[in-house]
Formats: sequence, structure tokens, C-alpha cells
Amino acid sequence: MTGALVEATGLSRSFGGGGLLRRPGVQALRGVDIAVARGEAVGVVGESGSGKSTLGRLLLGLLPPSAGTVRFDGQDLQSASRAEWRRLRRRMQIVFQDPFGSLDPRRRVGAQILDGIAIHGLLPAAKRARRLEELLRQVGLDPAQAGRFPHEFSGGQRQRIGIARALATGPEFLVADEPVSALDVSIQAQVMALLAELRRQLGLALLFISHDLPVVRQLCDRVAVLYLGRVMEEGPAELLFRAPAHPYTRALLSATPRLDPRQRPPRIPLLGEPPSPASPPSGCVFRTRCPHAAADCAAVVPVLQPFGESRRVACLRAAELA
Ligand SMILES: Nc1ncnc2c1ncn2[C@@H]1O[C@H](COP(=O)(O)OP(=O)(O)OP(=O)(O)O)[C@@H](O)[C@H]1O
Repeated sequence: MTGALVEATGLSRSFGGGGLLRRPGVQALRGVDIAVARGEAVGVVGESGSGKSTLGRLLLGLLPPSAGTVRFDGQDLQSASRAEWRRLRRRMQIVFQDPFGSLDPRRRVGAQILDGIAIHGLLPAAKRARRLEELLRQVGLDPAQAGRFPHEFSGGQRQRIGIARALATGPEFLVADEPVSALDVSIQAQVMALLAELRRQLGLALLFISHDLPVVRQLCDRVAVLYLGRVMEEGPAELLFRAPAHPYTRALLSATPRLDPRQRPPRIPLLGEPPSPASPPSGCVFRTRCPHAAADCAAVVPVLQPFGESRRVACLRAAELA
């Protein structure tokens, strides 16, 4: 892909194996080609063990590949000198799945957020407090909380701290490795909305690793489907989810009933819109979220953007009543 910020070609990675008993190793990635353009969000989906996290780490240069190359802004990570590597490193960051595990419980969060800035010597000490304040505001936290320890925050707040820490060095590329899967369902949407907003504001390129296919569909421009370390299918998110070409992608989507095109209910009119003439779905799959659950409304579904303030809720019953 021309103009890609991050581009991997023929990426393979194996773990272990060999030794006296010549045990076979694990081939985590096999000849993966993938590219992420500036400002683009690429989703990586696949079942557990398919190589998603390994791919993320290889793209960040946190793991060396067994074969293949990774280029960041045209620079080959493998052949970068120490000084070049340091300069590249601050331009790419990661948000981990487990915000608690990725924070040091004995250090105040403000100091941890500023780690990257200190390591890379990015700002004079006098300006760091100001930057910290800005970062905390950016992720929706109160700057007055900078002196607290990780255990004094909720799970969602801790993930916001992890995001602030990743943003501190002003990266252009962010790998988000299952960033919300360790969070309460009610909090997941807020953190996803934050990521989407930050990506828009900062023009971040994003590699978004997730099991949650609906979220990937909402957030990502393109999606790569991994299976046993190989990319089975890759393409624009909307197209891939609407008309998956590969049988494995179809199987993956079928395992997520909400996304299987054959099982998806017809489009539900938004509040105030006249009900669709198409036959309404027979049951409310989101009944717990439905404000009219007691009534016989057919469905309330998040339409197009199922998170944060951009959530659009539709309800046949409400449309009839409006
Ligand atoms: N450091 C390691 N040492 C040995 N094997 C590893 C290592 N890291 C990953 N693997 C193996 O490589 C394969 C791919 O792992 P990876 O974590 O990339 O998958 P994943 O798709 O991210 O899985 P999950 O969704 O469960 O996180 C797995 O079989 C895993 O056991």
C-alpha cells in the first residue's frame, strides 16, 4: 500500500520449539501482509490464538519477526539504528487489555502517564505538569486525581489512564489490544467512544484488536480476519461484514448473530420515523436496553453507532406512538 504509515510484508513469527527433543514450535503468524494508513483504523479479528496480539507486537517492534519486514513511515524497524529506533518508538504506542496489570500499583498515576515523556526527554520538567493536566482532561479524568494510585480508580478510569499514558508522547500509531474486553459492559461503550473521539481529534492510525465484531464494524475503516496466523480476508469494514467472501469470515460472523446478514433484523426506523413497511422482527433481542420493555415493541437496537453519545436508539413501538 503506498502512503502507508505502517506496512508489514510477509510477516511470520514462531515461538519455542527445537531443543534436544526437536519439539515443534508454535507458528503464531504466517506470511501476513498488512498496512495501516495515516489516520486509518484497521480492525484485526479472529478467534483466540489466531495471532492478533503477536501481530500487534510485531508492528510496534516489541517482538522481532521470524521472517518478513515491518516499515514505519518507510523505515525498516529491523534495520533501524538505536537512535532511529528511539525516535520511531515514541511515534507508536499500545493500549493494553488489562489496565490494572499494565500500571504499577505503587506509583502515582500522574508520574506513570508522564513516563514516556521523561524517557524520551520530550518536554522540559517545568512544562510536564501542564501536559499531564491536558492529557487527563483529554481522556475525561479530573487533573486533581493525578496524585492518586491505580487502585483508587475504577476499571474504566484505569483504562483511561492507560490511554493517557499511550498518548503522552504524541504517537501517530496506536495499537489497541482488546482495550475494553476486561471492562464492565456498561463501561465498554464509554471507553470505545473515547477512543473513537481521540482518533478523530488526533488523526491517529489505529490497529484495533478485538473479539467484539460489532465494535470493530463501528470503529474501523478496514478489517483483517486472522485464522491460525494467516489473513483469511481483508477489506473495507462495511463490505466485509455485509458480504464476507471467505468461508471462515462467514463462520466467524455467524457466531455473532447480530452481525450475520442472514439473521440481522430489517432496519428499524429511528425514533419519530414512520415504521418500515418491511415485516418487523418478532422479538426484542435487546430487551434489557429497551425503554419500553414492558410494551410489545419489536426491537430496540443501536443503529450504526452503538456507543457513547452517538448511540441512536430505534424502537418500532416508539415510532408508532410518536
Ligand atoms: N511468548 C510466547 N511464547 C510462546 N507462545 C506464544 C507466545 N506468544 C504467543 N504465543 C502463541 O502464539 C499463538 C498466537 O497467540 P496470540 O496471543 O497472538 O493470539 P491472539 O489471537 O491474540 O489470542 P487471544 O485473542 O487469546 O489474545 C498462540 O498459540 C500462543 O499460545
